[in-house]
Amino acid sequence: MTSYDHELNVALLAVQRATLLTKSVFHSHAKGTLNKSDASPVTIGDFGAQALIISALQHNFPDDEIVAEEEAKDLRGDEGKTTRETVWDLVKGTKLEDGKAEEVLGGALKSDESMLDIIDKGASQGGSKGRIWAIDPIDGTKGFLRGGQYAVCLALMVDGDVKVGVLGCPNLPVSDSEPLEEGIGADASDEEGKFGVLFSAVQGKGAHSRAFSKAGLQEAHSIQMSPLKNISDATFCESVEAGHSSQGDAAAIASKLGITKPSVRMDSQAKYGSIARGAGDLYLRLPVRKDYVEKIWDHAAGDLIVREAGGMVTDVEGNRLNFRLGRTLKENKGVIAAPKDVHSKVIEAVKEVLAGKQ
Ligand SMILES: Nc1ncnc2c1ncn2[C@@H]1O[C@H](COP(=O)(O)OS(=O)(=O)O)[C@@H](OP(=O)(O)O)[C@H]1O
Ligand SMILES: [Mg+2]
Ligand SMILES: [Mg+2]
Ligand SMILES: [Mg+2]
Repeated sequence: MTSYDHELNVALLAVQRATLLTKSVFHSHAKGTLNKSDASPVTIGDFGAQALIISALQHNFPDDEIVAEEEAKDLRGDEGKTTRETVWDLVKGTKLEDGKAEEVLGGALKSDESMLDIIDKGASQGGSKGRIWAIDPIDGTKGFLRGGQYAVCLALMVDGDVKVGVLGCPNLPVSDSEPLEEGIGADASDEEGKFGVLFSAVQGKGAHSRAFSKAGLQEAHSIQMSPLKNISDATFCESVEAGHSSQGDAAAIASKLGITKPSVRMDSQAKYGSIARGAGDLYLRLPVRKDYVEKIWDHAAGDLIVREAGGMVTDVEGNRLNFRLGRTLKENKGVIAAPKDVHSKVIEAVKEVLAGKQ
């Protein structure tokens, strides 16, 4: 049986280095925000983080395929020149303060031209065969721009099954026992040792968290979802953006379950990490538009981390997320994540509320 120790080590270090880049964008640069064709934002931080992660994966696993969110199109040609130069300066200038860790990642990229080609190595169509990495260089880009939560996300799938998942959440508290809160603001995130956490999981080996570091990896702690005696005591989290998840439906579901605590709205896969460590209990993501298909990079790492921490993750029908169908989760609508023993109860409430809307 493959241990995935090397894959996990590379994934953790690659996410840690890319997270460092996003933090420096937050503090010292204009974000260089562009609007993509679907009107969603992308920043120099997204491009830079994607370049650094892919470069580390190619160095270690040259034959693996990569499905990544961003493409270099907008950085090519004369029009993209200024943005390209800024991204290149960032990528060149971001190193972990640990020579051995940098060596594992293969060190610096060669040139700005090669950086563009590296970003575009994330164009795999995905599928059900072989080793495929899924990258979301910044998940919750809107949260990132607001100073709220965001996550750098990386997962390895083998024959369509998620085997390794890593989330870098620079604005979440290090402590697993801290109560669940929304965005904390970028200044607080720099209080040394208090903020910044990496979540990880390997299939069959449990889920872990560790403090983010600018150097090598910190010590890991095992994490579990919190035992929930009464579903009515649950805290649930949902998207900040009302356009990404129906907050009205979530409130109706919560009320059916007797939940009285207000929801915690939090950007990105930080929601998966938070419930996996017991800082919240449920994650409800309820479709707003019939035609939206979820992307695999928005869920692959979080799905494994929650399941390895004792949770169950499905769509609103109660079906497992299917990562085998390409770049999107085209057979799933929405996401419901909950501790294993209460998950079916939550799905019942979800079905009742959604059926009432038809
Ligand atoms: N209409 C719609 N429905 C559902 N999801 C959508 C939709 N539009 C975008 N997205 C994706 O949502 C990702 C952001 O994650 P969250 O929704 O958890 O965060 S947020 O609270 O809404 O910011 C976000 O990921 P990033 O683009 O990486 O930020 C998108 O992939
Ligand atoms: Mg995006
Ligand atoms: Mg995303
Ligand atoms: Mg993204």
